Amino acid sequence: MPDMQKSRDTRKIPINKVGVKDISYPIVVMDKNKKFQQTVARINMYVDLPHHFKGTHMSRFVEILNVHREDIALDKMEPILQSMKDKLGASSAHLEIEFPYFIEKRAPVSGARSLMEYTCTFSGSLGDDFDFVLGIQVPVTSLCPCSKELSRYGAHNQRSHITVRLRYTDFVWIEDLVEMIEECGSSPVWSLLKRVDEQYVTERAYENPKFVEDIVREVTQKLLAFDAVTWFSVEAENFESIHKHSAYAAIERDKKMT
Ligand SMILES: Nc1nc2c(ncn2[C@@H]2O[C@H](COP(=O)(O)OP(=O)(O)OP(=O)(O)O)[C@@H](O)[C@H]2O)c(=O)[nH]1
Repeated sequence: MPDMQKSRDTRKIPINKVGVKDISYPIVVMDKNKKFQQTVARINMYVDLPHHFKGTHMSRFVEILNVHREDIALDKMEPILQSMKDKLGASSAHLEIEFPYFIEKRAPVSGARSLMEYTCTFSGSLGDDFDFVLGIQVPVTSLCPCSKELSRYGAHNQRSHITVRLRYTDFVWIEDLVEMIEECGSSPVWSLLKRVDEQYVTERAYENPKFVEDIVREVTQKLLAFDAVTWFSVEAENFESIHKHSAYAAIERDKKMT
């Protein structure tokens, strides 16, 4: 059978990343309360390709996933990346895993239990060294300080997404990060709220107004104080209820440089 991928390319252009994108796959993630949590991820797998090869071998990415079936956990990132490098003859490999992670929360007054979904990402790369970035997106409520100051009644408020990406040394629980990040909005959000809870979150947000700038600065203060974190980026997007567009702010810090 002819193997087009192996044939020579003469354009002398190496490729940084080539591979498969958006594979839906079951994974297992460590859960602080239940030990493990099964979820379904969207996975991207890429390697570099030297200039003289026409194509990479796409089927091998999926073969590697199959070998690690039900074992695609955080501590397997580096071995998976290593087998991508080995099986594809590459000098660098990249593995991006995005998945919904569920945390049981209790409503603030009634204590009603419900599951909240947080979108998380594991992004690993292996060239000469292994690099890993954990990403987490936390929805909160934000209430505008300016609107509160100006208005005789109420203040505009909306759902905001806080997205944090970090490099760290020790183990970090997603649950602890979520709790820390949620404190930086005007109020956390819950999947299930009874009337007593709704009253509480409405008043809590009103007493705790935040600009998008306040949100990224408060998350930054907390991450600067978190010793295990060596690098981070934080973004906040407020889906404004008085505009069709969002308010946005971002901060990136490399603690080794500060
Ligand atoms: N490189 C490359 N392959 C593609 C692309 N689109 C589809 N493919 C297909 O990926 C399939 C698998 O390719 P390989 O992994 O090289 O398959 P193989 O040669 O049987 O597997 P090995 O023996 O492990 O190399 C082929 O049928 C290709 O046609 C593309 O854009 N680039």
